[in-house]
Amino acid sequence: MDRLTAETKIKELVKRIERHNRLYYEQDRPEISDQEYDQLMRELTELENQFPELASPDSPTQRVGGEPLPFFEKVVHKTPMLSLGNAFGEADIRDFDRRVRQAVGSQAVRYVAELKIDGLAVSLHYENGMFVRGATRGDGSTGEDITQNLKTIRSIPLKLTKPLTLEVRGEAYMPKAAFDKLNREREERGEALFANPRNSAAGSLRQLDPKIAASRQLDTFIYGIGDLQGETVESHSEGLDLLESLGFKVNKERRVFEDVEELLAFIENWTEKRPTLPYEIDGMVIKVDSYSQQEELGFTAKSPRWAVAYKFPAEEAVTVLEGIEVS
Ligand SMILES: NC(=O)c1c(N)nc(OC2CCCC2)nc1O[C@@H]1CCC[C@@H]1O
Repeated sequence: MDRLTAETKIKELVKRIERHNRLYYEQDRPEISDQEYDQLMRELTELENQFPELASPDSPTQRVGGEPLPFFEKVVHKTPMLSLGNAFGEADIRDFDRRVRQAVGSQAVRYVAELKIDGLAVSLHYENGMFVRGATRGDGSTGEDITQNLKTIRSIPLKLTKPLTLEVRGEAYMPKAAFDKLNREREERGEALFANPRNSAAGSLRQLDPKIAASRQLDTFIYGIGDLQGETVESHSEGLDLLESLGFKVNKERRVFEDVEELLAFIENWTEKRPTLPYEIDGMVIKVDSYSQQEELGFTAKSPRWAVAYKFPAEEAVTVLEGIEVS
């Protein structure tokens, strides 16, 4: 086959495969069988192997994972990935609110409240809109390069809607249904079970063989900007809207509050509704919305003074001894 024909065939295959991906992953209504889909992917892979210069970095074949790595390279984050101070109850939230208002004086304060996703923190680096590198949080300054594994997560865009250079942070997680399915399969194979979705997401992403991550139905929620070139945003909520418009998956349950009473009611509401979510959360993250106020507030040694993690009370630990429930 000549190059020109191959180029046309590759473009046509990519369009067909991306359409079937949307039908399968976003609308849950596939039109072709897995075998037919695999055949399309085999054809595209063969053409890309024959004409490597025609294989684009955001090709659907990037999602299946290549050869296992001997080890993970280290990555120094452009800006440190911070941890969060904790709040364990209403009084702690009111203290946080008081400290913020003291620091910013008479200015109005807006908070963004987000679900605190219980997964593995990751940093994603894009150059001119293309996904080039992804890493674990590590110690906050240096993480491990797990780009090959992150490319297999379909909610991570390989190409943004705009050719921006930026670094974003988010949580990679395993949905509860995927976790239950994985443990059922491991039990049938007599393998050790994962303790919780967080451990299974972390375990999956720290495999040297990307085909393992590709098989684990991982997902992401992006929650912050580490570095942004070529665009300016004035607040965290505006930043999240920009991230969503660029193609990232941003959690929809975020809300902006000006009144701490309404914020507390929102936290109370999610404390109760938590079991209804299809993914695990271990609390809420409350952030001052205005970037200029974040700057005024600054950081302690390891976490921002403009954000706090509200931790849900530990769920009732119930042990069942021979069928008698004791808690
Ligand atoms: N797990 C989360 O859902 C989450 C979130 N929604 N938002 C942030 O904001 C960062 C940026 C400012 C300091 C922490 N961090 C989150 O998780 C982090 C990862 C590492 C420590 C926290 O758990």
